[in-house]
Amino acid sequence: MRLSKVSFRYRRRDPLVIEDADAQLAPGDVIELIGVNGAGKSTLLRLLAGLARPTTGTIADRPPVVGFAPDRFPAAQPFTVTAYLRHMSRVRGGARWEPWTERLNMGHLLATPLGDLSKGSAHKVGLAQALMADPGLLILDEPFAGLDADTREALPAIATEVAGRGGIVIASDHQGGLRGLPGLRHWSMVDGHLKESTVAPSPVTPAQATVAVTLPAGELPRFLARMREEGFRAREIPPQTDESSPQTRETGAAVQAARETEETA
Ligand SMILES: Nc1ncnc2c1ncn2[C@@H]1O[C@H](COP(=O)(O)OP(=O)(O)OP(=O)(O)O)[C@@H](O)[C@H]1O
Repeated sequence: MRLSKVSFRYRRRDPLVIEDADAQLAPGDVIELIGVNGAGKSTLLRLLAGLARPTTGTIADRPPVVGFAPDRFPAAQPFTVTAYLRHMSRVRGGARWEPWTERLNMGHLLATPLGDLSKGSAHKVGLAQALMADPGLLILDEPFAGLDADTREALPAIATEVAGRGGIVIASDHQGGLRGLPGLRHWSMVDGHLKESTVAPSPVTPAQATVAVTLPAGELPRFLARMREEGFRAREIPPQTDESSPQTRETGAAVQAARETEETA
């Protein structure tokens, strides 16, 4: 697959989001794409997937089967997970989705309406639909964001398998989740320009923020579980000893509003 002088703007007279991108992708490549927020990573991935057309330039020899897992899975659809995956399977000529729901630990989610899924769970549905048809080009937009630890650990192996049977895998990933894969290619978007480096650049660490949430103590386990499932670092703050403080009757929880990478508090 080849990108030749690909440029893209969303609207006439808008500035170019991507400018003169040139690249070659070969069967078996696994590529990580990094860049600061707004650098154009998602836009480039959508162009690679064929979901948007270059304003100028060309993309040639795209593999016929493309699997695309967007960063925000469109969950506002009136289906359960099973109904949605069955539908996608029919669209994809009867592709088998069951092995993927098993591998991605989704058994408990199958009867859940898409709209009721947490972000991390919705993300898994996006991954399952992208993987089910054995894509020759697998595109993952921030695949590690919000995923539970088991699935995060499974993803590099899945990428290796897709590449091992001749597929191309490209993932935008500021967490360095694919680091360690032999032969990993490193792309970065910088000011609209696509660059490739032979050594791994430092992962982009987003600014961190910490918030305190006060809630009835009985709801704490569910709240913490949900926050962790979504990939945030969350922990209980012991109640203050000051008798007059409302926190003596309720429980404070701190949520670090940054996706966790390796630790679960
Ligand atoms: N649908 C759209 N219409 C107009 N401008 C858009 C649209 N989508 C993205 N942009 C703009 O294009 C630029 C690149 O956005 P893009 O989402 O590709 O960046 P990104 O690197 O994926 O960012 P992030 O890491 O925050 O997801 C940004 O300035 C963004 O505001």
